[in-house]
Amino acid sequence: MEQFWQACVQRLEQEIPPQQISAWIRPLTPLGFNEDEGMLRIGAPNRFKLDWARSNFSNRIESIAAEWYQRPVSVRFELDGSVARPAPSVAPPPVRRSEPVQASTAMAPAEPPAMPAPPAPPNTTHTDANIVYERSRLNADLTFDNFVTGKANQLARAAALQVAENPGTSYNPLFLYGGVGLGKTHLIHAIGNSLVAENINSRVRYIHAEQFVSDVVKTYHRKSFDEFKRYYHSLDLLLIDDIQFFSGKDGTQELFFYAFEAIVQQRRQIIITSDTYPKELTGIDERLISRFDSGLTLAIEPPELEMRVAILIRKAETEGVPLPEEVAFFIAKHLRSNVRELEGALRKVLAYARFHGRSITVDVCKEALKDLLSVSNGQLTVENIQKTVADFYKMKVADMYSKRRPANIALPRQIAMYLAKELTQKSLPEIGDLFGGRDHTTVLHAVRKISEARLKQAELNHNLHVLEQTLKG
Ligand SMILES: Nc1ncnc2c1ncn2[C@@H]1O[C@H](COP(=O)(O)OP(=O)(O)OP(=O)(O)O)[C@@H](O)[C@H]1O
Repeated sequence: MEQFWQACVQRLEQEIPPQQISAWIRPLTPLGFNEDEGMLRIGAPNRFKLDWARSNFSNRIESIAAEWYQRPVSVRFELDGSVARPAPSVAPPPVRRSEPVQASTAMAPAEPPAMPAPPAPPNTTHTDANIVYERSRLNADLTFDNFVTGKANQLARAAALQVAENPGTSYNPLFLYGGVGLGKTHLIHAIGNSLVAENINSRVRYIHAEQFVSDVVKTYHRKSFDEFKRYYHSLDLLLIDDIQFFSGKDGTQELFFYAFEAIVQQRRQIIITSDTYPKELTGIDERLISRFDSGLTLAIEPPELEMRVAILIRKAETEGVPLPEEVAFFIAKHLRSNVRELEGALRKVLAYARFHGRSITVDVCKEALKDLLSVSNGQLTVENIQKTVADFYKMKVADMYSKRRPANIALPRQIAMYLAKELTQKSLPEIGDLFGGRDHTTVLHAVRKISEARLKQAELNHNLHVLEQTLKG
């Protein structure tokens, strides 16, 4: 057991930053391995570390153990005997959803976070963990450990890890952008969770931009500017999601600007997500846009096939269900646009199989996803067309919905609109919406222009063939 544990720690050292090893792995102790049950018992010095280790490292430790013992292994974390005390069963920290919290329940400046956090007692308790999650609004389930990496997000993840290790000093702000359901929110929660794991007293706050707007409205209403300032200006890490919601909200932008300046000047960290890159944001003050651009801006792209498969297998594993590879491939091949869509499809398949008492096969999958697959008509989505055309013409996916009009962007965008009309069931207005809210006449113009041009231009026609083949798979 000791030998296994040493080998396991060595493996983890190659994968996890040193700070995380000393904060989370070193305090764990191997307690025993039950041969009959294939159960590995690991001790943690307190409940906070126990919860953390369980939600962040159990999968990884289980797979290292399975390799070592040459059999499936499950890990059980227990309070280490030396500090154990009678306690109720361990529930995971409360799950904070990424959606904005209702305005009426979450007026940040009026809440305890405005006060400096008390120092943590030597043995941090489960209640402390609860308080941390309450006040930071972090979702403890969204971690680096369960964030699957692929080409589409590797840069963003690397930057996020870097920022988690050196907040306030590496990239400030870190600005992550990309389409819906691609993991932006997940990644910024992972940074927050990692910081809190490092230091339970860190003042971290996750907030959706809409919620921030509502905080500002209340601040104006109550004239509680000092309180607002005391809270936001003193955060160690501010995670602000979907900043495009600030568009046209001048009062919000003004207060945010001062908070931004204060946090960055004190070398604390700001992380922002958006559906597009800074220069493309509309209705946002120029000085804010230039601030957003002054750190590091990175895109998260739609996941490629292998990554989609890995995500499905991983998500099924967390549900405790082994997903046959051919089923994962089937789903991944047919649903290509984003991770949220994949999760939804997987949930459907698992529920369908459970309900009908059947094992998970490609046939079951076809039945369970019948509606989804027929709606997507050959499984092509506009998002997928946008991504494929953007890759082909080496431009940013975000420019598919942007207002920019240089020819090297406008033509591929028109090509994508044309393909969307040709290859999906979407109407012109629907396609317009998916291209950044454009009018249906713009789409019609693009469709006509490209149909005519391909008859006359051999190169364009060839490129369209290549794109059509790629998309139809
Ligand atoms: N690389 C990934 N590995 C594992 N899960 C992922 C990954 N990317 C996204 N997810 C999951 O997909 C779902 C959607 O992700 P998330 O909410 O972070 O997307 P988003 O980019 O913030 O989208 P939106 O702009 O709509 O808020 C979440 O459940 C998230 O955990």
